[in-house]
Amino acid sequence: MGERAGQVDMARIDEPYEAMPSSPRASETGHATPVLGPCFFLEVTAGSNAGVNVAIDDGSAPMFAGTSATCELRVADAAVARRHLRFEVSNGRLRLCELGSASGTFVNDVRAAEALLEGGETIRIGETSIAVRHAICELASRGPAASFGAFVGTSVTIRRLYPACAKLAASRAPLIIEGEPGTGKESLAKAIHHAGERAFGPFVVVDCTALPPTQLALALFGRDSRGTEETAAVEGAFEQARGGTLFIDEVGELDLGLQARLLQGLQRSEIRRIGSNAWRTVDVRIIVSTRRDLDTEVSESRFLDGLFTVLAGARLSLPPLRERSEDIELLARHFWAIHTRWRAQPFPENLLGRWKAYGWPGNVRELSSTLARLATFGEISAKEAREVFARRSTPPEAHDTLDELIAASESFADARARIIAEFERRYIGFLDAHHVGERARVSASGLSDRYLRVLRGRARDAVRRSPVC
Ligand SMILES: Nc1ncnc2c1ncn2[C@@H]1O[C@H](COP(=O)(O)OP(=O)(O)OP(=O)(O)O)[C@@H](O)[C@H]1O
Repeated sequence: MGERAGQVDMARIDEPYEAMPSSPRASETGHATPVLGPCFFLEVTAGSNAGVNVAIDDGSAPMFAGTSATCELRVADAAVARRHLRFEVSNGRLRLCELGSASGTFVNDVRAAEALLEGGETIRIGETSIAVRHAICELASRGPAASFGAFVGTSVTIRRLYPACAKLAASRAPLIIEGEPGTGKESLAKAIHHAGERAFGPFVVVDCTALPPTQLALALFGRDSRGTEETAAVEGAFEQARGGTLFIDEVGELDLGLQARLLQGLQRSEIRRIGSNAWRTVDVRIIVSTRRDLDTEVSESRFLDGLFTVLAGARLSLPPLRERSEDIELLARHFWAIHTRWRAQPFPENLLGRWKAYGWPGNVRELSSTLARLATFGEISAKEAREVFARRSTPPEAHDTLDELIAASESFADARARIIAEFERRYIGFLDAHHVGERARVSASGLSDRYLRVLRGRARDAVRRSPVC
């Protein structure tokens, strides 16, 4: 998939989608015959929501209990956290995980942060009691799908997402995709966009960590002409994405002022360009991603509750690659085919064992670049790998670095992301080496201290050892 420049080069717009030949839609790959399996019912038996009940089975996405409107089991209880508990069915048992709350969670009156339940237990959170019942029933989904559009993954956790993705593709509901960097949030957003009726519209990306706050407003909302060439009218991403999807990457980095403006736009389906009082109707589907825990951001007043509620029409969470090693081989073969341009180049089977054991801190992005390097340079020794790829403390000639980064990238967007990441890492290194104290660095760089912290976090993420050999 390529990219074309919009009027605002701060937002990215993808070309119309070309489906991959081996990419069935999840909705096309499910079993026709019902599959029976373990299923759990959770029923509130005491508290102000007594009588409410929900079901969860082995084919369901994880389910949440708490006071937030986005929880499947929602309770009105002052002693319960917004997202208090997470449930999922694993190996025939119901796994419960407390997500952090002062009041705690009690299973059969014993405090528990994590528990594997079999049915028959009573969970207490705050003043609310929940009975757990076990049954055998028809499972929601047991499809053998290996991908959802171009989004590849066959592990149980990923396949569980596909039915929800198919439903989300058919709707206009806003969506939050959560996950560590490189887990595939943008790829999944794109796959959902391409599987729905907006597929023929644009997919526009605004990365909230790639721009200083002042430019983000311009990138999102555009600007009216102020009469000079330098201040010509600019169409923002909201307008560029008309009829399609606007993907806001790292929405948690938006400052509160922009969050309020975004909320207003979403509630009214109208936006105002910077410097204009005229409202313009917008027709976009919004998907946002975040590596931050937005529940925590809301409870610590860094993210607007109202915006969170509007965005969290649905939430999907992508686990890190280290928690779904079943996906590594499939993804590795997928990237190998792409990076070798489908040439009949033998897949490096001998490295699979090492890859499965490796922790992949950079997640799927790191796996993809590892395969790209191997496809370009072949297998190399650890020493060579360090010399070629880990030349990160001594800046090599600029064109060498760019060539390497480009060669290791799958697409223009990927290449640009890598180059920006490398630039940011070096810029932070330079700033830290030449200016003592955060105030001096803020003043020298012209960046806000908040944005500097974002860049520093990204720079830390970028310094990782390559498992190419
Ligand atoms: N499941 C997947 N199937 C195919 N490609 C994937 C998948 N997950 C990630 N990728 C590839 O890995 C790279 C990083 O993915 P992506 O940009 O979607 O991650 P992200 O979570 O949005 O990252 P960030 O948080 O840094 O923005 C891209 O090249 C993408 O094509």
